[in-house]
Amino acid sequence: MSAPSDNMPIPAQAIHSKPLLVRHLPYFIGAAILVVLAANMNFDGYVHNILLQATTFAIAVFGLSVVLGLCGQINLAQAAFFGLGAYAVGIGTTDLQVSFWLCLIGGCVISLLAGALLGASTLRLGGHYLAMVTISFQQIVTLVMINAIWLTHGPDGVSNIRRPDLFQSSQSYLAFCVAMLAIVGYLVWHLSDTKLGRAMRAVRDNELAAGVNGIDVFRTKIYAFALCALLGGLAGGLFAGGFAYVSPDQFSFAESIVFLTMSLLGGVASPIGSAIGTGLLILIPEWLRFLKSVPGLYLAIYGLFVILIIRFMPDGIWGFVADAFTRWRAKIKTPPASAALQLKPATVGGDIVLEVTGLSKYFGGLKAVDGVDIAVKRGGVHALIGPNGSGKTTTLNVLSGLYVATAGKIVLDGTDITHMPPHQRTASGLGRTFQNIRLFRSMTALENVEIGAERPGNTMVGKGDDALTERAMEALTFVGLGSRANELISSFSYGHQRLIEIARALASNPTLLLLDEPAAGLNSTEKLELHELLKRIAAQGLTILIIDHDMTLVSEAAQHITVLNFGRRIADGESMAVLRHPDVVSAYLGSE
Ligand SMILES: Nc1ncnc2c1ncn2[C@@H]1O[C@H](COP(=O)(O)OP(=O)(O)OP(=O)(O)O)[C@@H](O)[C@H]1O
Repeated sequence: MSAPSDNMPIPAQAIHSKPLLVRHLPYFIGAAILVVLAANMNFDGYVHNILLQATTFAIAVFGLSVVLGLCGQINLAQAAFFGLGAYAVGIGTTDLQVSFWLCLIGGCVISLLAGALLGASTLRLGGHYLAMVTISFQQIVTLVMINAIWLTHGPDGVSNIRRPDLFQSSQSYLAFCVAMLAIVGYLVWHLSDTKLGRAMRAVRDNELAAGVNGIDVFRTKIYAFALCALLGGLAGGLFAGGFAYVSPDQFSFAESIVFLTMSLLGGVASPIGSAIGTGLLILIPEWLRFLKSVPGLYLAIYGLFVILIIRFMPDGIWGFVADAFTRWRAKIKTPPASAALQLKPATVGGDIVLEVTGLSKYFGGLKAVDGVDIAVKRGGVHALIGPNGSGKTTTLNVLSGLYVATAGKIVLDGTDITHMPPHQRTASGLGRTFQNIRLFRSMTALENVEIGAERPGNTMVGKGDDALTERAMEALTFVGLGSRANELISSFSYGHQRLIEIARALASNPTLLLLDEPAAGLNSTEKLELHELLKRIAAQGLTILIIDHDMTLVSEAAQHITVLNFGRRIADGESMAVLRHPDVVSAYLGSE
């Protein structure tokens, strides 16, 4: 766990010195060239249709890149949202004679609302329940398309769908769709670097850690779901205008699976991957057309191709490339320099930072925590100890809001946080680490710590991404890992991962830091270094509540100790006196 040597760093302000649009100029130039090509090249009808399909499908797949790639939530109903947008344009421009633009916007709004409502009612479920609900939604939408003949024209579908006057020719309409693809692609690509995008990635990697780092997990999921549905609706509307005909079979469950395969194949975490996957799945059948004379061969080769890619590139084609690029960049890119970390814990309340009274947590008949009182003094290190299973971690989980207290009251710096969800407790000034390290594994060390720095109410961070990066770099340098800021979490040893978790909590400038067994799994040298780190943190006046089994660490670091046994408090007071207390000795050694 020794600190790596710092190589010549560059000032943090230099990293994002150019405005965003200037930095991304090559993208816009490339996109403009594609739009001009689409507008001017004379494709035959067949090629034109393939390009139009790929362009509109890719926008729908970008939606999956947001919900599944960024936020980790499954959506097996993207074809339904695609269909809602398509039918809005179809019915609107034919039966209702409304302008294409209004219909397109209407379709987006309908999809967005449907996505938000579906998300709000189901996203607390997660996992396979969420998958089942989205499948049901998909089936319902398909059934409505087929059976609500008065509205949708049933299985016959809607024909003669109009395009906007501005893009009447198929050439100009394709160019318009390519432009939309470029704009949406840029927004989705850039989303992962925004506050919302970082929150989504954190939720995807570790919901519990996201919550205790100040992220409203449920709301973040709903945003992701609604955004995905919106892009589905937009794509569907463009599709309907392009092909002038829609029918229920174009928006079936099978199409949702095609969208999902496209995103997984190309790499769901990035819109580039989505575009690659969409292009490949539309083009491969065309490339393999010559095999169609041999029955079954075409499908076998097509299936084998998909299986091989998923088997050898589980993160998709672009995921594979991006991972290699991140590792290479971590080697060559010098992390920015940083100032010394300042901790300025809030001092709203009095001498007692954390006041816990009568705290209980029962799991059925098991009283894991039973009427515990704890008073943590400002500016000190307070240890919570006890034999295995005595209720220490459960106490910390109740304090940070991961478990709802059965009874009792928790006051943090004068604020009653007993009934707050985890992210609000974090916003109130609670920071924590976990017994089993909970880092965001797909991110670099710096990105992990930036999430901590982004805590609502963190007065130590200025405005903008540069300020966030600076604060995160300060915290990483404080724990000795500044020079490895750009490396992925998987390249760090267990001990270093613990330090990154501590850095993430410190970057948030908490009022109270909860450390759950920080020495677990560390060797003796690493434990000594951890002890030094705790001293440096405490020296800045940050209050710490620590759980650990290492009595040397506890007795040296903590001034005050509370001891639990079978969920009850058996001793509390000045460290040395508590460790000599006969009840504590017998709890640890067993009575004769
Ligand atoms: N989610 C849960 N559901 C049911 N029982 C639980 C749950 N979490 C903890 N327990 C039980 O509560 C009791 C206290 O567990 P806890 O993990 O808080 O103890 P601990 O003091 O932190 O132990 P250790 O030092 O081994 O980590 C144990 O009997 C444990 O099995």
